[in-house]
Amino acid sequence: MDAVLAVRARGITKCFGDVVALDGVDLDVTQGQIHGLVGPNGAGKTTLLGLLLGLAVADAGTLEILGVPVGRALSAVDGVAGFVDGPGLYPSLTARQNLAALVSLRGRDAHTAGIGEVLTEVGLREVADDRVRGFSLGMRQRLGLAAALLTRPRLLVLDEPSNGLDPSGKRHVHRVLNRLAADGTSVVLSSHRMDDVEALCSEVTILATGRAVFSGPLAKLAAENRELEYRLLTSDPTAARRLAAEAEGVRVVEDGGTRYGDEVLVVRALVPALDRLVSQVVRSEIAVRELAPVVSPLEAAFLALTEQQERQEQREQQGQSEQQAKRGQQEAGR
Ligand SMILES: Nc1ncnc2c1ncn2[C@@H]1O[C@H](COP(=O)(O)OP(=O)(O)OP(=O)(O)O)[C@@H](O)[C@H]1O
Repeated sequence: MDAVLAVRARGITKCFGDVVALDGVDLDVTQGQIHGLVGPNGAGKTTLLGLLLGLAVADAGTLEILGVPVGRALSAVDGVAGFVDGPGLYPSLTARQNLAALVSLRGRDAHTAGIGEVLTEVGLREVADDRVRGFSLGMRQRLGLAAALLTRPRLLVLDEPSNGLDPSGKRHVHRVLNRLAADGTSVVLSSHRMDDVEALCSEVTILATGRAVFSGPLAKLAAENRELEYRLLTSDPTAARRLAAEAEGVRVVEDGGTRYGDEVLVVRALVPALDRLVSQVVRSEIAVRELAPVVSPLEAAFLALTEQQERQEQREQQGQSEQQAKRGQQEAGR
């Protein structure tokens, strides 16, 4: 149902000289969806967000934002707001003056929200008349969000919005984003915090060296995932351990006890094998008190990806060193 897509990107490619920052990326973001972009450093997240904000244009591919095809000229589509690489703020002005400056730059129209209203919304009302110079990173992030909210965007694009936020600031920002999404605003955000992405986003795109290696609902990622480690707390740890050791497709993680204490059993398994083990434990009249993945499916996918990338880089480095050594030998032999 393309009509409701806030973002429709197909085969987006963006290069900076020899560096391929994005390599044929597809992205669909529906109306009212909070979509997370995750990936290791240099994966292309900021580049993609910059394209959505009209700060750069793609070299190839098609991009539609809020139903508007994005051309080759640098310009933001109406109804889009946000920031990449931190919000641009004037340190010598107060929070309120910063927002007033933005309003006078853009011109007030019927859609502009009130300055006091957005400052309250992001929890900065008390410090509205303090200079931004003295603001913490988390306060600047919140002011950046307030600046984006001024235009009542239909697509909000945020690069690492939780950077520097303490737990209460984070809760506050999550509430704001959830409320916006409930009202129909689409949000695309990048984050290195998997817990944040899991708490906020219904869909996620995982980027690795410019390619989208997964895009879809978090639940699908969990279902597709490889074996995960699970912590299992039962009423009889010794018997549960014995059952786990005998169960097909289940491996007892031997250093689990070191991490969590002997009461907790850590097993590694795919979901069907885990299900069989839990059923067996319960049939043996052992109560299951707690069952949780040691790391979430998203974090596991992210870690696996990072490890894969590191192995690839090691192989490439090794290949280069071998070639250099070969060339050295050839030159010495001449
Ligand atoms: N303006 C630019 N000029 C040259 N190279 C760039 C530019 N912007 C990005 N790159 C390169 O493009 C690739 C993707 O960068 P990008 O900043 O989009 O990644 P990222 O996923 O946001 O990384 P991080 O998590 O570190 O912020 C990197 O190799 C980066 O060095």
